[in-house]
Amino acid sequence: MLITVCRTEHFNAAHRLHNPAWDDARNQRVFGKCNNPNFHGHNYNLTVRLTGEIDPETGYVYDLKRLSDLIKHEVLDRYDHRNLNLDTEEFRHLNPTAENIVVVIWQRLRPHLDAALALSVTLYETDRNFVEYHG
Ligand SMILES: Nc1nc2c(c(=O)[nH]1)N=C([C@H](O)[C@H](O)COP(=O)(O)OP(=O)(O)OP(=O)(O)O)CN2
Ligand SMILES: [Zn+2]
Repeated sequence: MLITVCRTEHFNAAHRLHNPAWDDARNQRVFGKCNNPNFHGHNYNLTVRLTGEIDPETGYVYDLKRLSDLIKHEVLDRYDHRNLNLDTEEFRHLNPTAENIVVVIWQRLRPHLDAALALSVTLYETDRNFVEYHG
């Protein structure tokens, strides 16, 4: 019997969507206001889901306190109140779109979790824009 346990967190971060291989006009055409050279911010909401069997001894699929601590260490401590383009190595040369951010977060979490657990991550960039990555 497979059960999914979920933890939601949030962080605030600034970013700019930009492709350095393109000229300003093309960047503006493709990314619009998200290409603002002075950056802009989002209140990101993040849901991490782990799917697996219930451990008969603990009754847990995964301790949600441990999951909270893992997300804090791997995601919030790195990205909360940061400028993703300027303050992080990951996005110095990778456009910090919601798609790229959710993949980076998934890749940061995956090595810390037992292979028997399926991991999926949902990232809300705004109330209406969100992306999902299941690995
Ligand atoms: N495929 C993607 N498209 C867009 C991304 C993205 O990461 N992946 N990002 C953006 C902007 O960064 C930002 O999310 C746009 O915000 P906004 O247009 O203000 O969206 P809202 O939901 O807040 O506002 P609406 O009025 O509902 O559009 C753009 N595209
Ligand atoms: Zn944005």
